[in-house]
Amino acid sequence: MKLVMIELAIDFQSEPVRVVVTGAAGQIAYSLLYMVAKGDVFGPNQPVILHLLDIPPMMGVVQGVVMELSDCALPLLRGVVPTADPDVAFKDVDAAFLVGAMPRKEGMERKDLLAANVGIFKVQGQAIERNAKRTIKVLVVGNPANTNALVCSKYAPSIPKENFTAMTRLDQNRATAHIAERLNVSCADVSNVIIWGNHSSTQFPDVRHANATVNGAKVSVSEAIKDDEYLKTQFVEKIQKRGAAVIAARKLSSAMSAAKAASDHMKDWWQGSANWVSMGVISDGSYGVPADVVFSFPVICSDKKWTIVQGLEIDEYARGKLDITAKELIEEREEALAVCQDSNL
Ligand SMILES: NC(=O)c1ccc[n+]([C@@H]2O[C@H](COP(=O)([O-])OP(=O)(O)OC[C@H]3O[C@@H](n4cnc5c(N)ncnc54)[C@H](O)[C@@H]3O)[C@@H](O)[C@H]2O)c1
Ligand SMILES: O=C(O)C[C@H](O)C(=O)O
Repeated sequence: MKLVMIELAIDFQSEPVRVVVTGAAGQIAYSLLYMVAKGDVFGPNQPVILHLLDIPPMMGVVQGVVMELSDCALPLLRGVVPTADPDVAFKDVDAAFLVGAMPRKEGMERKDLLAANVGIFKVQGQAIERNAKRTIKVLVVGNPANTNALVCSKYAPSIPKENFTAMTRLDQNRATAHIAERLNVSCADVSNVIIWGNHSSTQFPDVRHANATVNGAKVSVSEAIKDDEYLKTQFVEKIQKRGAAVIAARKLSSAMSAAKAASDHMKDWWQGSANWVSMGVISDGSYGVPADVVFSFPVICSDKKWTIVQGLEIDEYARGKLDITAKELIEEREEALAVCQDSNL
């Protein structure tokens, strides 16, 4: 008992980590800030200082969020820095959730947001380059997330490209929950579901290597579901279109589930992942994916680093799916870089 008390006392003396959340007045941030401030992401004994970035007209709303964070009386929250200045927001930060961007409306594809949002990630990449710790871990949530992460990294050339990631964890969580519901088991009983490629309707949700524990026995998902045709068609489409289905129902894009996914992604990166998780990361050419795109791969995280899971079989069906989503990412990259060069931001 005495030993535990000493250990806790040491942990509470840890230096706070500085964490920036952009789009701090928006709907995803409203759920995410609470998760970060109460210890879900960086650990139950790790103090945090939150930097909240939004645009000048939203500073009144941000003040309200600051009041509510204070009123939560969270022991790990050691400071809040609300600002509309990217140089202040990114000063000495250890981790960044880049959420602030326009969400799509019904009938739009996420890439339709490219022209409106890509400039935000250019400016924030430049601010990261000037101000952040070289070890900063960046998670891009704002859409189109993969291409925004690539742009952000290009404008922060002194920071390793591996430190910029895009969120496909929401797709992974959706796919995992869907399989768990179908098998009538807990989400915790389903592992190694993979999302390949872009966070878009070309993504490839892949359960060919996934496992489930059913009635106490670990089996492959395809063995448990016994309907490969369904897993290759309806299931894939359902996950690809889930974001649009939420928008059609809520008239707003997903927020609670997006915040939970952002928390899961950064937690696994920071603290290590037990199983494979999917993250949009800079392609090194693995699985025949072209380099210089941010592509979602299965990864394992440890020591605050991700490593792409190697050696998985890519059959003809999977090859076709990977190639479609890679092609879209190349097209997005070309369009985004042209927008950045044209803009005077
Ligand atoms: N990758 C994913 O899985 C995923 C999931 C859900 C939503 N999203 C995306 O996340 C983004 C945010 O969604 P939301 O629902 O929170 O939107 P929202 O409209 O509720 O909030 C966005 C916030 O960003 C702010 N903002 C705009 N420009 C900014 C800038 N330059 N700097 C800082 N803040 C800025 C806005 O003022 C607003 O407060 C959207 O692009 C949405 O499509 C991604
Ligand atoms: O679908 C959207 O535009 C929002 C988000 O990317 C989602 O997947 O829910």
